Amino acid sequence: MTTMRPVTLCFSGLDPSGGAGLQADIEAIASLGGHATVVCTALTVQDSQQVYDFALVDTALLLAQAKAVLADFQVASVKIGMLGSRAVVDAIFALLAEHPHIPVVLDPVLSANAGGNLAHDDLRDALLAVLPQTAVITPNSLELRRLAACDNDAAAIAKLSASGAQAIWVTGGHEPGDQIMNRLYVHGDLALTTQQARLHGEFHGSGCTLAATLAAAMARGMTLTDAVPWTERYVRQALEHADRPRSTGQFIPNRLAHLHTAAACIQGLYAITNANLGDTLLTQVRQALIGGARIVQYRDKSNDAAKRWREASALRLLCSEFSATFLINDDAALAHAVAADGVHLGQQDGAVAHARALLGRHAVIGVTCHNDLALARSAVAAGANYLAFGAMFASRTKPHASLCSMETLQAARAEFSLPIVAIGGISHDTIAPVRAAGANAIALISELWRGDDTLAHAQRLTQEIYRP
Ligand SMILES: Cc1ncc(COP(=O)(O)OP(=O)(O)O)c(N)n1
Ligand SMILES: Cc1ncsc1CCOP(=O)(O)O
Ligand SMILES: [Mg+2]
Repeated sequence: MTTMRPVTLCFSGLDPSGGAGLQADIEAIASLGGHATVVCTALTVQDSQQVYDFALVDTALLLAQAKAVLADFQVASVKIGMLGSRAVVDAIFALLAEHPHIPVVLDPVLSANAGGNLAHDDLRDALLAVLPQTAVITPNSLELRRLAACDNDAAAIAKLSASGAQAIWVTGGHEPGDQIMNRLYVHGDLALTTQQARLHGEFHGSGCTLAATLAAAMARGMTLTDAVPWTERYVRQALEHADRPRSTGQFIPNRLAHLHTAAACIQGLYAITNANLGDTLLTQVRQALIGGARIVQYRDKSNDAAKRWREASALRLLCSEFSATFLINDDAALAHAVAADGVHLGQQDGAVAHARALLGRHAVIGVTCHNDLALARSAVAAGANYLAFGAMFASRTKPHASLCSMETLQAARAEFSLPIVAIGGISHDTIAPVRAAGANAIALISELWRGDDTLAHAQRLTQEIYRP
């Protein structure tokens, strides 16, 4: 029996900027739980601004690559991006004709978004000839009209459908207006229309990301009408988190952004700093991170604003080094000032809405719910990203904290889909019951920092948290 993830075979060019092409395919497919096998069709010279040049890979060589993969893997879908010339199209589609059961997603790459040609003149006709072998093509509206050599969309859809295209998903990002309309046509008929607000900016590799994601969906056996909204949600998130290397030029999609949502990142060992760490704060937190901590909360009750800013800024950088989530206790303004990932708010620490307005919609906001499901309901309604319950046991750090029962934790698990953090008096030996009651993350202070070897201790605690 094979345990292989769903495999997609990608034919795309290599983009050294990492925004488009093979890198887009690999990041999208892998981060969605698939496996990308990749055949490089061209080496391109481009950056986030434009395409300067390209050289096609020898056709015999790329065919040999594709044959090797097809012979060794159970390829469940094919994604085709930049092909560049008729010779490459003919060779690849002759090979794919030997595998007619594999659905092919064709992104008809003719030129780059930012300008710059990515194909020889003979490509358009060659693509028209292979449309019957595709399951779906994903042109943007400009590519649609160019591919069909028509100046209106309806005529273009009719022409490509008559040429054998079974499904055409036309994206509308190049059309004017605040709203972007995407349309799926099946056998020439409109099957689905979606609409979304336009994001500011130009994106490098959005079309590649979309086609690769659709291919990943098809590799899982999704129908087109299920796969299209699934793909749109993923691409939207990648574009919302896109960044760019300079103030002009295109944004590079962040195709791993969905792995860093609150739901995904609030799990495992949650380290909360202790003022007693003094000058060892950074070295100890580094050790906790190497030992497996995935979340760090800066908790400092002093009024020394300069020290708080200095320490929080240094911790911000340290957590980025480990891709760990960095939160500030109590103080949304400090979280904003040091660009923390979010804030933890107690019942006396200000409203979630206020923190959200300051920190933005991607910030992680956690709320203390003590032993009270009603507080948790209010936190959910206010837009919190995780719920913290405790103290689970008598706490050395906060001896007067009221206790939370295991029953409350279990009831919270049953009622809420948000991640749950357990805190208060938890030790190595009580991690298991707290996890079993439903906590996603275990927040520790005294237990984490008590020894003289934080790294080894954090490793033991992490192991216990993930023990099956
Ligand atoms: C993860 C986590 N859970 C609960 C708390 C407690 O917050 P709060 O009730 O505001 O108490 P202080 O920590 O501010 O004393 C927390 N900090 N982190
Ligand atoms: C901040 C807080 N809130 C409830 S208990 C607690 C302290 C947790 O620290 P420790 O892990 O040392 O009990
Ligand atoms: Mg607080």
